Amino acid sequence: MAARVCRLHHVSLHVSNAVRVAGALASRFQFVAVGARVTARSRQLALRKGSAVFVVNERRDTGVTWTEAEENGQGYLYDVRPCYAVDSACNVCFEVEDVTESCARLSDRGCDVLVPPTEVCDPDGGGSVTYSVIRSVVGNVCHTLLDRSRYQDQGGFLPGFQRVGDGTDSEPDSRCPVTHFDHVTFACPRRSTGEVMKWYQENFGFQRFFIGSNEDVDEGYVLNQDGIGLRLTAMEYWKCSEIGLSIPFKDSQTPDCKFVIAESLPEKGQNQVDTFLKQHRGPGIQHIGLSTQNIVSTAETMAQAGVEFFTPPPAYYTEVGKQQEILEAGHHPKELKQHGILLDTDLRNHEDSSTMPNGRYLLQVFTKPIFSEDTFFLELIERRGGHRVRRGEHPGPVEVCSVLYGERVLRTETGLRGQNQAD
Ligand SMILES: O=C(O)C(=O)Cc1ccc(O)cc1
Repeated sequence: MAARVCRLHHVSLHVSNAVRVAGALASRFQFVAVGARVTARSRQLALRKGSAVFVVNERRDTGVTWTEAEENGQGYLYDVRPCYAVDSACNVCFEVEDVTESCARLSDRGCDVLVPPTEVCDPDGGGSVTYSVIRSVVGNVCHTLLDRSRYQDQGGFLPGFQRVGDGTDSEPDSRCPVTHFDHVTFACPRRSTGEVMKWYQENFGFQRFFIGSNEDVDEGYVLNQDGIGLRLTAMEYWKCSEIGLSIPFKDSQTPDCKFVIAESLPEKGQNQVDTFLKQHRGPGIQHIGLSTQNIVSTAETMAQAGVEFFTPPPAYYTEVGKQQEILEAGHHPKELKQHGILLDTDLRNHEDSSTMPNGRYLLQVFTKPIFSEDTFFLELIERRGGHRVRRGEHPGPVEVCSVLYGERVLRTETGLRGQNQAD
């Protein structure tokens, strides 16, 4: 039986300079520092924006040798020391109802338990949390499982972290309304998607999420043209009710952060997934989508603060079909162009591509890599028009290619559909 994931709690980055990376998240991406834990061995800094939380971890080189216990978990609270050669986003922490039971189930299923269930008490009497750490099937990725139902959060992070600031990151930030993590994308080697899907389905109960209406069950969503060769396969899970973790109110459950598996297709030349695998020295988390309620003002604010975004070729915004789509969606091509924002409508579900079918579309813009290697980056994403959707209804990550893979790619939805059918 799978362990039931309730929601994503935070994502951990392991870096050589935590102050620099946390500083960039704060000053450029407008995250707010909420907690810190500094010991002789490690520095751990937690930053939040909406419900999106990053923990930036650094092994401190203070000449102190780590004991085996520290290497295996105690050195980093809520995590393990990943022993990785380059900076990496490598732990997605999930809240679960019962860490001990989840861990036992996963262990029975043959998963590697890196940290057994461990309780951390709040010295200030706020209760306690329990966590354990499991190794994922993807590269250096781990999952911390966390039960914080016995912890009275006073606006800080988790027990063991000092509160930073006054915890008032909840103030609405109208210029930069990032609300949560939208998706986590893994870069994986060719033909490994099946194994990764299976692992998450069997161990965490994830379900397949179809990106496009014409997506093949086995092949995934294939982008195979003009030098782009990408296979995307997405998975989702259902978030527990906000009212109480253990209440299985189906109607009140909503999909939480999605997971996308990206692999490159053979003979298409080096693309971003290949670059990631090489520079990261193996599979892992390639990017994370931050959901915003206003991508234009978020991108503008972040750009002014120093975030660098990829920009598509200028012709993207003047191509007749795309220009019309942008206008129909109520945006200005000039404004989207200014920030490198892409528009992806849901047209491929409809025969008549001259109209916006159901008003559902997404806007996205990608940052340049945030570590010194060409590896991990962030994405801003704004979903418009209706709820997050089920099979075949999701506006897929299509336009991404023109930004990420070169100047030539300006194709129509029809072209994409034809291409997919040809596959
Ligand atoms: O569009 C998205 O957000 C995706 O997750 C798809 C994707 C996958 C791999 C890339 O190198 C770029 C984009």
